[in-house]
Amino acid sequence: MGRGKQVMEQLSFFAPSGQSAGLPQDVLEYHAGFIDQDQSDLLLTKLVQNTPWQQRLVKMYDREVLTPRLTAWYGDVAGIDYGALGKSPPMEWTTSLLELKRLVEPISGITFNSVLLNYYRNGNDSVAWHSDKETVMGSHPVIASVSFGAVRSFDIRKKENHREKYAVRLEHGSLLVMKGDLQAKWEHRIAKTSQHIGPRVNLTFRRIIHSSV
Ligand SMILES: O=C(O)CCC(=O)C(=O)O
Ligand SMILES: [Fe+2]
Repeated sequence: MGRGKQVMEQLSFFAPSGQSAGLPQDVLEYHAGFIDQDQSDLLLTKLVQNTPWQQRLVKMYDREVLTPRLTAWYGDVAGIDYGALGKSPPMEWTTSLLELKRLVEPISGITFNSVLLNYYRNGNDSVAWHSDKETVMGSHPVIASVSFGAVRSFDIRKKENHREKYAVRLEHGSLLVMKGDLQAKWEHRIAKTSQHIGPRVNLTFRRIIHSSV
């Protein structure tokens, strides 16, 4: 085993290739090759270059730290009181993002009103264990996650038993639908990796629930 591989296995407890056996189908649906290779290559380049990426500050206990990745947020601007949700309004949909939204909606079974973009510049960028906010999306949201670029491991673990864990390798052009109990009962993350990998862009389409404004 090469040294790089050994280090990698210390960072992520899953094998670097292949999906975990017995992945819980009631909370995750994986579709490889959802967007074809040429289109995926094009979208990766376009999204990296044309998105006004930001590195946000988040509160960690009593400190403020920069997120270890870049983000951008797009969505419906009319009809949602973002102030009441404690958020600033998203950017207006672009043509490419609306096209992707139209593709993922039928397979997800719902209409989305926003998308969060994450840009992982290299293996050192990551997102820590979390589940996505229940308050603004309901406790059992459906989230459609499209990935372009470097393959990263999407790890999940049960909140009540961290030893119950699985991983999905999110490939270029893939779609992962998160549903059911995933946000209520599980946490997920993208771990850092010491492998020399290129950039990855991930888009999570969401439906923000809002009371009438
Ligand atoms: O990059 C990913 O695949 C996951 C991103 C994520 O969990 C999030 O934005 O909430
Ligand atoms: Fe998430």
